[in-house]
Amino acid sequence: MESYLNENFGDVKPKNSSEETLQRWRKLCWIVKNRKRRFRFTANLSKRFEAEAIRRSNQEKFRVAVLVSQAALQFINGLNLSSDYDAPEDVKAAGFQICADELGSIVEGRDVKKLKIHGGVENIAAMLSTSIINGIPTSEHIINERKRIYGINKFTETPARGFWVFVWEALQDTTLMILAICAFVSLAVGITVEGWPKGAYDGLGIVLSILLVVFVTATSDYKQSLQFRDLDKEKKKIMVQVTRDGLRQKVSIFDLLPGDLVHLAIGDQVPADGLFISGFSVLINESCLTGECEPVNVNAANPFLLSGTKVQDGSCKMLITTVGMRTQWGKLMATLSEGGDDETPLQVKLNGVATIIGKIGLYFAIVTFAVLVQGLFSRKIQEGTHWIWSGDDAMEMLEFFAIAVTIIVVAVPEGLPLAVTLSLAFAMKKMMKDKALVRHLAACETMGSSTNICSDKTGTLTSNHMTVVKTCICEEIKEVSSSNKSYNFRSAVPESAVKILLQSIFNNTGGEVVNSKENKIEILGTPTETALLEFALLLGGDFQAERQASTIVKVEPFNSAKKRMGVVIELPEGGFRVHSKGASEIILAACDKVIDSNGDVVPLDERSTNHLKNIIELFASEALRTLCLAYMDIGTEFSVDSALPLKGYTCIGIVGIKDPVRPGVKESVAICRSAGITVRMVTGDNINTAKAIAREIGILTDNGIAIEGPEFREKSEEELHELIPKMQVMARSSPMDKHTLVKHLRTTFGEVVAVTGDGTNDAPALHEADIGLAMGIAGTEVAKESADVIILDDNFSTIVTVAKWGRSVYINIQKFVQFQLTVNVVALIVNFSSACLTGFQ
Ligand SMILES: Nc1ncnc2c1ncn2[C@@H]1O[C@H](COP(=O)(O)OP(=O)(O)OP(=O)(O)O)[C@@H](O)[C@H]1O
Ligand SMILES: [Ca+2]
Repeated sequence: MESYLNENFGDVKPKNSSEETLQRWRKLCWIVKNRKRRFRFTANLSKRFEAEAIRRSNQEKFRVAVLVSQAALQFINGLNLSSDYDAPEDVKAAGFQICADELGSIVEGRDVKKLKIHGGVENIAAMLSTSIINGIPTSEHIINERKRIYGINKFTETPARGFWVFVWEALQDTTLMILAICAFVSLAVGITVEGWPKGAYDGLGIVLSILLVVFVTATSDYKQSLQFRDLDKEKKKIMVQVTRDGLRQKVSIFDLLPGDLVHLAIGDQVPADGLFISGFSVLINESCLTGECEPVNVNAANPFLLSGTKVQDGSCKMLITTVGMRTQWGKLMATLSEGGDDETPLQVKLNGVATIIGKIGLYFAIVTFAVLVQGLFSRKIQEGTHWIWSGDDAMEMLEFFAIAVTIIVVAVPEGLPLAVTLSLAFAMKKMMKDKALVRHLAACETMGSSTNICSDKTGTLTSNHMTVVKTCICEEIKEVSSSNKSYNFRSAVPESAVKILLQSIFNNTGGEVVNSKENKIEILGTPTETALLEFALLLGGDFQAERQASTIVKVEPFNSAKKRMGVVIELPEGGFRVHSKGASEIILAACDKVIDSNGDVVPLDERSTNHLKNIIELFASEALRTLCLAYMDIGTEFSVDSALPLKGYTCIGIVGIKDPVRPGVKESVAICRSAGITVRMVTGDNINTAKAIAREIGILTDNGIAIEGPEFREKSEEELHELIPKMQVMARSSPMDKHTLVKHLRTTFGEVVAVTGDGTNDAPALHEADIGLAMGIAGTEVAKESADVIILDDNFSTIVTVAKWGRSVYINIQKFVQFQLTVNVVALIVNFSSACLTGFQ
């Protein structure tokens, strides 16, 4: 049986199985009493086909639109275009100058010409009565008008199916239908031959059992469907940063309206169709909409942002123009709204078992029927009445038939595959309570057998509450704490150095200091950025003033591959300056000057280089994340298209950021170890920082190895084979290193690997892993989408809980299979032998 299963049902993987495989195995399960029920909660393959077709047509449509636009652009350049567009009356009455269809056609058609006719992004914002600085006003009346004219950002979903639909579906079961016919005939014949009520007993018995089966089935299916709906809703909860009334706030994507200003950063999903206002190095991945992997550059020349696409790099501000079902994404989502999941390997195997037993049952049923009929015949031949057939004989034949059908009913374990779904769904619900959102059913199953966890450090093992605790500015180490007031710090550091430090922190940042709704100062951005901004505010810096003093001309946002970010600013006194910050070794290596204790810029000699390197090491060994800040004046010539210089910087200083270990992580790591799960740390941070933390929580042991990404990359296959089992920490890793490690663990070592991650850079590893775990709070949309489970509280301990539930699912299913098979086999034997015995009388 095992080999048969492996041969026919073995190639369905927990993740990323091909459509063909899925289709093939579904065809293999031909003994299916009720198809709808057996394949409930599994993906609707034909819907996926439809979605794929939409994607292909999108790709073609967008390609044509771009070509047409380009051609048109050449044509219109230089021409003075005037608009003869006039908005419908109701739109005008509501205070807007453009209707939803017109907006849709601009963005979706990538119609540069129309955009130009309407006076560009700014004018469109005005027509939508919004401002590209302050966003829409939030008075209730205006919001409601907006909703009325342009619709809301929700997709039509198939309405929830009621209980009676499930009853109807449960009734459409081949065997139940045959039984129903039997019941009917039995009732009719019984009552005519034996009269009411004696003749009706048999028939009523059958009817009763049919009803019982139908209602039990329908109830459990109905409850499941409600649960899946709830989970689905949970999955779709996404918040985005918008500016309304001049204030930054977080808004659910469902509440977005045309005219809203949305701030997007790397890893975000574009929440609705719209236009680019401002931003830098924006690369958009449109593959979910078009299937095309190559990312597109979005900028003022190509300002179209389409709903559902992902920000692969950079950050920007966008103006929402089209929402909900008017977008292509809305149409795609509506197609897939009743998607369901791929089958899990266990489900597939159990379907296989069910099919085999079904075949055996069918065989037995036929034999039983044959034996019984033969018995009747031989009896009649003995009596010599084989030419005379009475109603009684027909009744007897019918009874034989019912027995045969009963054998199929008891023998085919239709509940078996469904039991997997039910117990997985149960585990899913429990996990949800424990702060783990399971995106794919199969994940619960896989997590139970995982033997390795590759965890990132920041946010998972540590608390992600970062604060600058130590600095080394002007070659002097200083402790920072909120009680240690700014003048204390500032008195010890030359004013010129503080000035440039503040300029660097406030300009060279992915974060922002904004006024929130309650008119409080709020710091936005990643925890690292927030820590730096907080530090600068503590020093008495003023974000807005600093931003107004100089103009930012170019930004190279942070990403994990480069491990640095940079900006070019135009100074108030003229000339350009580059600010760069990032992983301290990398930035320090790019410096050849340093600000000394007098505030003067001096060349970086060997002594000071070593001094700074020691400081980095010192900070790192105290488990601090270190960042180096540097700047460079580049004269008066700078073009936006040229890249930032890589070398020749002046080091401003080094900051040490504390990110304490999460409580309970140490215990969880110990639990994993005792359960036979190896935990590894894969981080982008400095090796010494990583080692210090790994040691603290018990990941790094005395004979374990810690290695840096660049070194790991150089290793040959054999060396890796030696190294990987002992490797416990990988620091300064690039996204690809993580992916390579996971791949090796899975293929060479045959391990079942769970990977945690939060950034866009983790997506490849999350996808490659047997089970990807993304962080719910710190995680980007891209990471979440590639993951199988979302850890809602970002806590490593929750991962252990997931593993526990995974294991219990396995045990539950095992027990159920044992029980079910025993019941089936016994029922089969009893039914068959009793039938034969009575038949041979
Ligand atoms: N916003 C930023 N600007 C400049 N440099 C940064 C920024 N954020 C992090 N860094 C630097 O880049 C390094 C690596 O960051 P990366 O994002 O790759 O790792 P991480 O995801 O934070 O760590 P982990 O993998 O443990 O979660 C950090 O150690 C830090 O020195
Ligand atoms: Ca990370």
